[in-house]
Amino acid sequence: MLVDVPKDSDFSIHNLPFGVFSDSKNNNPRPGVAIGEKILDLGILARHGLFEGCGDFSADAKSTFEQPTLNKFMSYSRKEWRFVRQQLTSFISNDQHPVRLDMPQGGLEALVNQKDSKMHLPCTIGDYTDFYASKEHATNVGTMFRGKDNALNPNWTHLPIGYHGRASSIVVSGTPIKRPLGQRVLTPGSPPMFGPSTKLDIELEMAFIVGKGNDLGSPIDISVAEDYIFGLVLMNDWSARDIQAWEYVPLGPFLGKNFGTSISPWVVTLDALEPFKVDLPTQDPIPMLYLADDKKSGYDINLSVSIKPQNSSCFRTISNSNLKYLYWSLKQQLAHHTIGGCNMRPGDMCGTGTISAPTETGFGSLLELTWNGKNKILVADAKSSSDSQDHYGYFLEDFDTVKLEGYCEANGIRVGFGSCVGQILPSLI
Ligand SMILES: O=C(O)/C=C/C(=O)CC(=O)CC(=O)O
Ligand SMILES: [Ca+2]
Ligand SMILES: [Mg+2]
Repeated sequence: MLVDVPKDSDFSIHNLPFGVFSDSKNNNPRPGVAIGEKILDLGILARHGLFEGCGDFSADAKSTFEQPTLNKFMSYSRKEWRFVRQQLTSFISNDQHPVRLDMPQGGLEALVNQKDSKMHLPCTIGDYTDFYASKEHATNVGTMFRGKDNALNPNWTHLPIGYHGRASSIVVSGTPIKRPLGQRVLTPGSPPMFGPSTKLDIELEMAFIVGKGNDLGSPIDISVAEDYIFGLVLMNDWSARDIQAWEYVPLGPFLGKNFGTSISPWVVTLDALEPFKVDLPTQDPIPMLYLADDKKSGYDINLSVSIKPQNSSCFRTISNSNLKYLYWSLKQQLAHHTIGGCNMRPGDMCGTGTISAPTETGFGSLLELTWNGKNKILVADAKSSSDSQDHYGYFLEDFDTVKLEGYCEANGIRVGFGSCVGQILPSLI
């Protein structure tokens, strides 16, 4: 059987990301793997014996892939994650266009069209943490709020700063986001007023999803931290800057960031990302021993943000960044998170923090792109808008749709994340 994988597909045979989908033939959410414009139904493949020969996992594969989430599969180790990917590659030919699938007997029913499917959250996310690991972002935000000389707090270069986020409001790409209500100060020095956020923003982030967990009191050593990370997704940490600015002292983000966090549906494994590893930025001072990481612990992942206002016919790119700019590695974030003994569980998620590039064309939030509402940015030009004039903006307007995209490319190999999309709906009042 031949499957045409478009040359620019994010889901090449080198990727094989895991997700949870349903379709009109079977509306039960179930695990699958994306290939080109198709999905391989892992439950059906397990029933056809594709995952035999991997110890205890083989006997458990059918029930693992009959679950409505990937948590059970994530709770296995990297050995089993690798085994499943290897089994899939063994029946997918190496000629890229089109790809030949040597389906097991009766396995054709395992092939589903992505366009006929609905994607769900890949796992139950029990806990969610968001880091602040981009030096460029932290410096920009610090400069705006504390001035150039005090931009970075003294702790920033010693440890990956983070806050505990809200897991219940994490949603899969495509879910609309309602503009939040809350307290905010509309003019500096005046009392707070209640109403819809007037500074609704995006944050361009990636997030890693924990696979195997650790026991309470047993930190994850940085040298084995990769074995605990199942994979990565794109993440938009929607942020109400006006609510955040009023509430955040002294305990940090709360309602300004808990009304919705969007993620892309396909989890790209660290194995698929291995060819795209690059050096981390120079870390000065040298991190403490429990944070000492290999230099080559960054990833070259191209990231972009685009916006489509209500009257526009197409998306306009407003930022191009890259995960390689991140100062603290994913491993350092996980080692730090657990060093005091905190236990991580399969499906827990950690956002990287906003990923800003060194130049302003790659800033990861409207807060930075507009320098806190001082400079308008072009969000739709006259050609693409029914308003027949250029449309500039500061923060998000009702019915704006935001799309994050990410991909790696090297030596003719492309591994992508698809997209993370969300549309802003008006507030309740
Ligand atoms: O208080 C500040 O300086 C900023 C806090 C944040 O924006 C928190 C956050 O979401 C971090 C990030 O995305 O990098
Ligand atoms: Ca964030
Ligand atoms: Mg959020």
